[in-house]
Amino acid sequence: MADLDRIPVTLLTGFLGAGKSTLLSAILRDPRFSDTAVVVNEFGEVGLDGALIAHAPEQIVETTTGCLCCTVRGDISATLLRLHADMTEGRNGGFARLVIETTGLADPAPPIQTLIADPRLVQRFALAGVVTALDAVNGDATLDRHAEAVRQVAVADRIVLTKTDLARDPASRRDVATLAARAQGLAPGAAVIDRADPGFDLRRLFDMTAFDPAAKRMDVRAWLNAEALANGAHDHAHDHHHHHHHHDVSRHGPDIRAFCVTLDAPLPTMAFTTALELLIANQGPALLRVKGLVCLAEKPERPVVIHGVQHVFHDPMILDAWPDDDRRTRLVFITQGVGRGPVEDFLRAWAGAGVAVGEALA
Ligand SMILES: Nc1nc2c(ncn2[C@@H]2O[C@H](COP(=O)(O)OP(=O)(O)OP(=O)(O)O)[C@@H](O)[C@H]2O)c(=O)[nH]1
Repeated sequence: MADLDRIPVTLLTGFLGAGKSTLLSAILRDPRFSDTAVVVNEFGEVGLDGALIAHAPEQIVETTTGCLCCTVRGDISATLLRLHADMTEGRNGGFARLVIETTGLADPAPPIQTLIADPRLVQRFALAGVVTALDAVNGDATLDRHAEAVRQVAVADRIVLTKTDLARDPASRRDVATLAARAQGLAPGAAVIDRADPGFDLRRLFDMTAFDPAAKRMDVRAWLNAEALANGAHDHAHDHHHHHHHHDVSRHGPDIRAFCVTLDAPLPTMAFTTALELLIANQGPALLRVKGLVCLAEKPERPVVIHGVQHVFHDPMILDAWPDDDRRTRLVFITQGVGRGPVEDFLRAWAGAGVAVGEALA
């Protein structure tokens, strides 16, 4: 099939909270890329991204659920084939390109291997390139600690340094330059682009034509090859329907967990912010990522989106309306070394106390 007929695919990766969804939202808002379909891979139980990525009703934003560690191959193939069939049979408005956002802990090798080797996909889609978001605030520490983050950078064709707007003083600027050099060392062929650069242009994320494993560093080629060899065995190890599968624990630490805490009653702002601050002070590095939609008692009709990335809490964002019918507070946690129990008990205790105080004062 001529390349012209194949839909270019961009794989968007980057560690937890690096700014992948923020970039995706910018792409979907930009009229030059409005004909972009998006597939977001979320952690099984705890999807929120689909609800948080703003897009026009005619734009295609699909979420697939994968496990925490890996993008489940079968799921990606099935979703892409279905989108393509829907397009050719006129069930969706069509799309000129596709972006797949991986989970922040994903090893990028499995989805790359799927996209370049699954014969049914290769007929219809062409992997154009890999874009990796790298957080200028947390990036260095993340690369030190998480092998997945190193792989995500090493495989990139474009590395977008995000949050550089937060690095204003000279020392932070130097740190950004050092991080950029480190990223370039990991991916010598990649273009390193600063998100906050006035000349930043989203077109740079799409001006690639074909992902080329041969152009990557030798170790990258080696693990892409290893992935190809492991392919069959890996697929058999997964049992998607029953959600148990054997993890290859080398892909991520076995002590990483994702869970969602849901709180029914609207929360007084003070009680909520204090609870969150105390949780961060206590659990610190164990909280890799916290994100959520919060129903505050003072403004229950306008949910607040919160984002914590390691020790950094980003400015909360107030939405005009709830994205769906569920009006409860939903907090997604990705943790290392701490389970659901203590986090949930702590939050429930605070939420309960806050609501009781609110009622007593009313
Ligand atoms: N100041 C600033 N904040 C950013 C930038 N990019 C992302 N953020 C913030 O960082 C937080 C996380 O961003 P997301 O886009 O949700 O990150 P993500 O990589 O999709 O997160 P996961 O899907 O959980 O891995 C949000 O609060 C964003 O507003 C940036 O360039 N500058």
